[in-house]
Amino acid sequence: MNLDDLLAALTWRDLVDFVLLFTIAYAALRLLKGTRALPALVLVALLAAAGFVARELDIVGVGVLLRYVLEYIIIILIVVFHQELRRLLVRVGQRLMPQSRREAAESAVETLVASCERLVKGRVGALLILEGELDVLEICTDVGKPIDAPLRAETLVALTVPHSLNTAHDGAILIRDFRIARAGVVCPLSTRVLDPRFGTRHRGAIGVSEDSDALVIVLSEERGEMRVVLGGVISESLDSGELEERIYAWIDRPPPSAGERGPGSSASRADMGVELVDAEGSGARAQAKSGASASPGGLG
Ligand SMILES: Nc1ncnc2c1ncn2[C@@H]1O[C@H](COP(=O)(O)OP(=O)(O)OP(=O)(O)O)[C@@H](O)[C@H]1O
Repeated sequence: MNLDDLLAALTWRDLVDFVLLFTIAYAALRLLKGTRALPALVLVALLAAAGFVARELDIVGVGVLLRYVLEYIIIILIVVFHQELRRLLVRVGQRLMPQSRREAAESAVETLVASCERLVKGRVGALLILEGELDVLEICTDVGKPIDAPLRAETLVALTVPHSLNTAHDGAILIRDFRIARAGVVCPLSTRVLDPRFGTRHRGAIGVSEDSDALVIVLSEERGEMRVVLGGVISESLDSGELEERIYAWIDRPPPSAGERGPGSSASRADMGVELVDAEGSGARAQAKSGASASPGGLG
């Protein structure tokens, strides 16, 4: 059959079929971009293609083997990537219902700001990681303990108050899809030269944000200050209104462009009011967009 015959045999159903398959594959790849599930999906696609070729060429043994491998691999992938699948479904739901996403975001921001105010007033230090598109656990030294609870001020306070019986208070709290996902997460420490006012909590906040697109809220126990860190840049001390603004700016950031990995793009950093200017050989200099100075996360 030549190309002309093939085109002549095409019906409108084939076209609809092709367009739908293409759209589904494109949407799935966009949603999985930057997650650890994508390489696994590519592997499955390659195995499926190899199985198809083996069957077409009548290579029976390999064809049967690949069929069995694929059957089991799909079950294994569902178990291994159940978190990613859950997030994928949540995101699809949020994209289909922007209004419900907005309401969830507003309620989450209100809870976060109220919790931070309470903690700072009580001089309780905390590190809250708001996960973006990239899986921060891949870069954390210790993934902590699973919590999987709704975002509530009472829960956040209970998890952060230092007490010998509260084993989760040491480390960071991971907030994923507006839920408390984990506690006791240990962030990678930034290796940059930092202002001596900042100890390991702030170093961890900067470290985790250097290699992810997460927004990190850091509450200082010592000074009772609230700051945010994005793309390795730590803000100045914020009041509640400013904290709220920064979180909204981060939530409303544009999606990362193709191939972009790691810290929030310059666009998203600018959106939250902080931009990063590389200084010659001396790390980075941070400035608040509004003119207020951001603390130099990487200044030596
Ligand atoms: N890498 C890390 N990841 C997550 N949490 C951390 C990390 N390092 C330290 N912490 C948390 O920070 C707490 C206090 O650390 P430290 O006093 O050195 O930080 P700091 O930056 O000076 O903060 P603060 O101003 O609140 O004292 C630790 O008890 C621990 O709960």
